[in-house]
Amino acid sequence: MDGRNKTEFGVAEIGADGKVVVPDAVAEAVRTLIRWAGDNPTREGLRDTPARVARAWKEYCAGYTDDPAKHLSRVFEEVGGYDEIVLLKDIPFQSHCEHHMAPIIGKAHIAYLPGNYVVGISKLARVLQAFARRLQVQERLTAEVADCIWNNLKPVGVAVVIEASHACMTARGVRTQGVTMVTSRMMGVFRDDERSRKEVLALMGRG
Ligand SMILES: Nc1nc2c(ncn2[C@@H]2O[C@H](COP(=O)(O)OP(=O)(O)OP(=O)(O)O)[C@@H](O)[C@H]2O)c(=O)[nH]1
Ligand SMILES: [Zn+2]
Repeated sequence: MDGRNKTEFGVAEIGADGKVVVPDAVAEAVRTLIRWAGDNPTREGLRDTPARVARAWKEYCAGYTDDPAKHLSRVFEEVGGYDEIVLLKDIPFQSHCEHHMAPIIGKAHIAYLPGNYVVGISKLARVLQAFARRLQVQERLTAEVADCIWNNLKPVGVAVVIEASHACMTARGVRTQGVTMVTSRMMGVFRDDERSRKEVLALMGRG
């Protein structure tokens, strides 16, 4: 753990209604933000909004309580002699940028060349979600996903490519629609061997 999930709030409590209990300080922070935005947090339509926003943020940031490595703890050793690239392509995800807390929406392509182990394929998407559901920059998200697979699965190669649009660039600020940020992290053979890198990028449709 890197300390980013260590806050004074601890583990969220669940109330009798089955919903996350929202601490007063958090609701008050949202009311302050509403006032700052120019509206009145006590008017009818906004009365329940602070609690909704607080719970929504707990959900957007559920990755802080999700250990990514845990998803790679169940591996399979016997895969019928399969020794080619395994690729999970076009995995949709949503994250939030740590600069503006605005949505980052995109898709990831995650590939690895197995060493002795393979994992259930859904686990690659679970690792992505565990890191994406935090405050992020795209570069770190890409690196964290790749490093997690590299360290836990001990494969021969890992390649992660993420393409995403940032609401902080589309909905505000420079307001450029349709721009995509592309980041990648290549490890092992995908970094060192030109042919392997070309092959994996071609499989990802980015060759
Ligand atoms: N490298 C990188 N930059 C990001 C990411 N998400 C947002 N940003 C950028 O973070 C930068 C923050 O720049 P600042 O100048 O401090 O903030 P700002 O005044 O709101 O900047 P503008 O967005 O240009 O209005 C902006 O250029 C954003 O586009 C990301 O995942 N990776
Ligand atoms: Zn941003």
